[in-house]
Amino acid sequence: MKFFDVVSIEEAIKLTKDNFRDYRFQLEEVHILKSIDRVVGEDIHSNIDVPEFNRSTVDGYGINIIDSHGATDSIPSILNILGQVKMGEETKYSIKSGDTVYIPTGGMIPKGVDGVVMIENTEKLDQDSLLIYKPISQGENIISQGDDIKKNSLIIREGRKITPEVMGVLAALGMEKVKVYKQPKFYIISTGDEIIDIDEELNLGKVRDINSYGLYGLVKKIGGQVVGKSIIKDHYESLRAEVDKALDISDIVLISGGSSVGTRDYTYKVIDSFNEEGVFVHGLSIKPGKPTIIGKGKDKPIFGLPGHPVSSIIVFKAIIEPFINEKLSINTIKPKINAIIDFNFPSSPGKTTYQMVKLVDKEGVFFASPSFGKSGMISLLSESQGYIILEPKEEGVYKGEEREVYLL
Ligand SMILES: Nc1nc2c(c(=O)[nH]1)N[C@H]1C(S)=C(S)[C@@H](COP(=O)(O)OP(=O)(O)OC[C@H]3O[C@@H](n4cnc5c(N)ncnc54)[C@H](O)[C@@H]3O)O[C@H]1N2
Ligand code: MOO
Repeated sequence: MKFFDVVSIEEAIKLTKDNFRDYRFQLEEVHILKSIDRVVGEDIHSNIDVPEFNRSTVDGYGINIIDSHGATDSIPSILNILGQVKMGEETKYSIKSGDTVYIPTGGMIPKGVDGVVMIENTEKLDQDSLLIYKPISQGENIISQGDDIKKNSLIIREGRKITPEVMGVLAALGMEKVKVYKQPKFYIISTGDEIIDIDEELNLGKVRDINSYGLYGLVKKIGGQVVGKSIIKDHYESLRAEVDKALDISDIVLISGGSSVGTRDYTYKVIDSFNEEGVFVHGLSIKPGKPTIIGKGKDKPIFGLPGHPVSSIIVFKAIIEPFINEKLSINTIKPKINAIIDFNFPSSPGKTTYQMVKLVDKEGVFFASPSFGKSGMISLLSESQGYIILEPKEEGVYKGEEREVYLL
């Protein structure tokens, strides 16, 4: 066993990808009303045109547009009213030059109509005659068949998260159910003799379990589910038995704490006891988060995250989230903004540094100042709005520089 044979984030992501090349999440069908935030599991093509027929976008009169040319308030065009289009019914009208038909908003465009004059630009002279006061152009106030969605077009790609807007598209296509990826099942284990749960008495020396709650939130946020959560003492057999059980009922096991090289740090040994592959990463060149372990047990990923709360959350974002995104074909754009740095601060050369920042909006320009604190302090994250990623070759950030800030 090698201690902290550190690799870069990119290498760790690649090694994880390579070790889980054949690892797949299954698909399931869900009703579209239950699909919000789920991830589409296969490309969706439209089997219809939307709209399926040419429709008016206003309440008005369908005309042959040439009949409106030259029409003004003082010299209106006069047209012969044939009747009106009924909503929800196919129209049988067919007009020729000199004719018009009343069409309500959304009504079907009759044959011969190539524009719709808004009702406010017309006046009925009598039951059968209409005055038009304004010229219109070709296709004005008409949405044509397939303008919204074309039949056979690729309308939603695999990996798209279902938003309310996507739900609307699915409804437009008449899809009651949609194939989505099954939610990745996580099991979260916090380790440490000192760790107690939120409902336990906080005697001196004990530490409340922060990590499994922070990680729980992150799992939910990326679309996963937590199938188990526990606190295990620094005891090899107990931790191994818990990981063994966790691997049977989940897709991914997260262990926080015990990932360093102390005498009571059993995470490495436990992960390495599964499968032939065992541990394939021990140590990341990232700050915070160096003592990270990645391994394989029963063909499933096991991530040993550092015990310090900020480190466990940062490593989740840096390694686990991209792994899930890749497996579910999710192509997300990380929410980020540009901000002016208003304070000089150093990085840790040779490591990718995640620097937490506080943001201030000064008349539409964002300014970022570093949040200082240790990775054991959860408030370092909760009081920051984002973070800057400094590359290993950088020495720091200078006041006045413009940087991308990833939002928390
Ligand atoms: N000799 C070395 N020692 C350490 C190194 C190193 O490179 N060489 N790295 C340090 C770094 S960086 C970190 S981060 C920690 C990570 O160590 P572990 O993963 O073994 O974590 P623990 O020792 O179990 O805990 C560290 C710290 O965090 C608290 N903790 C743990 N779990 C939780 C939890 N679920 N909720 C809240 N707080 C938790 C724990 O009580 C400790 O205070 O190693 C350094 N050491
Ligand atoms: O992962 Mo550690 O938090 O760099 O202190």
